[in-house]
Amino acid sequence: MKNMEKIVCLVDGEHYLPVTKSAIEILNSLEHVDVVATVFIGGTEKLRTDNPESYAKMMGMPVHFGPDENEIPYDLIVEMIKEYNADVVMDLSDEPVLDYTKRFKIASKVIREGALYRGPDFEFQPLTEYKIPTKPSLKILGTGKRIGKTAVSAFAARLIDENGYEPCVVAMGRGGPEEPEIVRGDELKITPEFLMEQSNKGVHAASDHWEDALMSRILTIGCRRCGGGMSGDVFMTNMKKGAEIANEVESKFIIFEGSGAAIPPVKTDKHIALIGANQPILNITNFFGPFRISLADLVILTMCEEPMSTPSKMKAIEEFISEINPNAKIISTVFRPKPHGDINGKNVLFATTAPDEVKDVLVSHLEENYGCKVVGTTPHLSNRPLLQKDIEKYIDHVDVMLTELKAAAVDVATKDSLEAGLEVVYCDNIPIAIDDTYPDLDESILEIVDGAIEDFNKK
Ligand SMILES: Nc1ncnc2c1ncn2[C@@H]1O[C@H](COP(=O)(O)OP(=O)(O)OP(=O)(O)O)[C@@H](O)[C@H]1O
Ligand SMILES: O=C(O)[C@@H](COP(=O)(O)O)OP(=O)(O)O
Repeated sequence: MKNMEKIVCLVDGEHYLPVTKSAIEILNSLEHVDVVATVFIGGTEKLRTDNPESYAKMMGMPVHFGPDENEIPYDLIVEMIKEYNADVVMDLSDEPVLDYTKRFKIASKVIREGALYRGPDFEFQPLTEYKIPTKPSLKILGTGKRIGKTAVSAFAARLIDENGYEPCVVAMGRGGPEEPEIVRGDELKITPEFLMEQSNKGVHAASDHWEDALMSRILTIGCRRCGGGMSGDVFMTNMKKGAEIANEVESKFIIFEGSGAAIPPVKTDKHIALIGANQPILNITNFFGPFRISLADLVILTMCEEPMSTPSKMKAIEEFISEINPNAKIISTVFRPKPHGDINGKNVLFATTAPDEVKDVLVSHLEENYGCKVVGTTPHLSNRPLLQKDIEKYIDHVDVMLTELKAAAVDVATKDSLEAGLEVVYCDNIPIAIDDTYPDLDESILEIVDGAIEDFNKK
């Protein structure tokens, strides 16, 4: 049996009113449907009256008009969802009133309200958000892969831990474990040999929860997910179970970490959204980029340097974020590598997933700050054959393999290096604000944590 659906229909003046009316009658004739109102969203070609009262009379139901008939009344659609407690917004409009961009904008707003946005050949659903946490929590979500969610999550976890909040992390990934896995980053000594043992068991020992546990030294729960929808839902994940475990472990705060552009399907008190300034601007300003931005209490813009981005692109993104979500703080950042081990005076092969174009910046940073000599680099951590070629090229000339804990870092980089008698040191990526005109990153993250605790205690 289907659940009863309260539907608000979007109608326009490009359709002859009796045609729209008969479509609504067909919809209403379904037993599980109750069309509660219509919102007029524009178009004049076949419109015989724009008087709300006579239009409503002809239609035989409430019709709502926005303030300007030439603009899509996005805010009114949101108001009507709230007023009628609608489950569905049914789009009975079309070109030229709506185009793809406008429809994605409507979709973002509708699903943000927890309603479905449906049209003749599409349906966008609100995010799945299981109400599981019995502790204050936040989630870290992003607009794509490798834009820094794990780096920021590990940074935030460390900071939150150092400030006495006793956090744990629940991370999901496409290489995560079959059953949620607790990694006691606070107790375990996560050495290259230990990770090799994990990898030899056939698990993805560079999965995000290992990276989080190693970099932040706190308890981490690793989960898996498969598939990622357009607005961030996943096809399958065991993160729900991971969240239940997080309720039980010794911690007082939970950080849920997204994977790629997929969003943890768990209701949390606050959200930190990561956006890569290197991403195509269209993916940020269009489709479900604005939806993700609208969820944020804090936005961290990453990769804010050339050649990944340009000052004008960064400015345009910042302005767009402020427009979509004026309440969210924005901090524009870059990443810099930080070895988790002493590499002073050593000859190093640096393996990373960062693009080759930033190689010189990263190498100078390592040499200037950690006293090493970077003899070779490889940007091919995600491509096993190319990585192996690069390792072969440098292996006889270096003392240390310095690698991010990602992709083939364990099963190739660590394995080959240990076999060749090299020391293996793992490398973190630290977010740094691009200048001091931005709010302080540490303070802003702690503010979000305090806000999450406050919201949780109000429930
Ligand atoms: N200065 C830099 N410029 C560009 N990229 C950088 C720089 N420093 C580090 N990186 C890259 O940024 C990426 C950050 O990856 P991270 O795993 O934190 O992202 P993610 O969003 O968590 O990805 P995933 O979806 O896999 O979980 C890495 O690929 C890293 O090599
Ligand atoms: O499987 C995971 O934990 C992550 C990271 O794996 P790496 O590619 O960094 O090893 O992948 P995701 O599916 O989140 O993109």
